[in-house]
Amino acid sequence: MNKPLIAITGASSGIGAAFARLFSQAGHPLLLMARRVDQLEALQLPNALCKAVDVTDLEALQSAVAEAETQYGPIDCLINNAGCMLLGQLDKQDPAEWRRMYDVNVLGLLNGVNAVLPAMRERQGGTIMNVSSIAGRKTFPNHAAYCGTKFAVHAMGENLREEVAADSVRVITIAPGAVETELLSHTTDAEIIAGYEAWKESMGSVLVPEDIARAALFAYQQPQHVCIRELVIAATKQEP
Ligand SMILES: NC(=O)C1=CN([C@@H]2O[C@H](COP(=O)(O)OP(=O)(O)OC[C@H]3O[C@@H](n4cnc5c(N)ncnc54)[C@H](OP(=O)(O)O)[C@@H]3O)[C@@H](O)[C@H]2O)C=CC1
Ligand SMILES: O=CCS(=O)(=O)O
Repeated sequence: MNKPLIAITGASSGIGAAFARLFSQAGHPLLLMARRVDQLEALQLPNALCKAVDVTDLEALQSAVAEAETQYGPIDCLINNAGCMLLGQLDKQDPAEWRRMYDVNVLGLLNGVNAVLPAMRERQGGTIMNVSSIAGRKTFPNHAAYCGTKFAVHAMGENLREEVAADSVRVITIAPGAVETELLSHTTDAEIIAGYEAWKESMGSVLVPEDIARAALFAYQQPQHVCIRELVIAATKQEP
């Protein structure tokens, strides 16, 4: 096997599962992580180590990375994709929902960086792709807490990119618009879900996970001296 190892968090559904399928088709061994390990295994991808990892648990992440690297060699690319979206109005929403989003979308992503970055700097190469959102560049109704997490992903990624550029480590931010996945099902407010569904229907159709995976593979496959810093990808009919 001569293609390097790719690690993906949140690979059990949606965009993460599409990353797993496409990078596998491109011949890479994979470290697939999520809490629902049965769904990782159900992808039935070759040369894929499937580990039950909650990204808020740094030790679990580090241990999965160590096991995968023993089996397949150094991780060349980590895709920090795990995330959740609990839309709500700040005066009504249960604060536990904000905490969960910040724990997973912000601290979980930092845990991923911590688990792979020292070795990438040592090796003078590697790629970290952080999945943010178009909600990390602009605001949307009922998105205040979620937007906060995704603006943080943009800010942390750009700051990190500057810090590790001299070590030839690429940091890429991927910012999708609406994509058809399980993401909306995390939201608990039925009225907000209905409004979001109506917005998607008004566009005819939104993106599918494979649209994001193709763009990510394109960015990864550039030569190491080329860093596509940010990709913002939305349905042509998405106005905001
Ligand atoms: N769909 C969309 O419209 C957009 C999505 N995004 C972003 O894309 C990313 C993927 O979301 P998407 O595919 O849409 O949604 P899904 O709900 O389909 O996927 C979310 C993934 O994150 C994983 N996950 C959630 N919490 C944790 C955790 N604590 N530890 C480990 N894994 C976790 C889930 O796995 P499990 O439950 O098995 O742990 C699942 O694999 C997210 O960061 C999201 O914010 C950005 C813009 C648009
Ligand atoms: O990240 C989610 C997509 S949207 O709600 O910001 O369009």
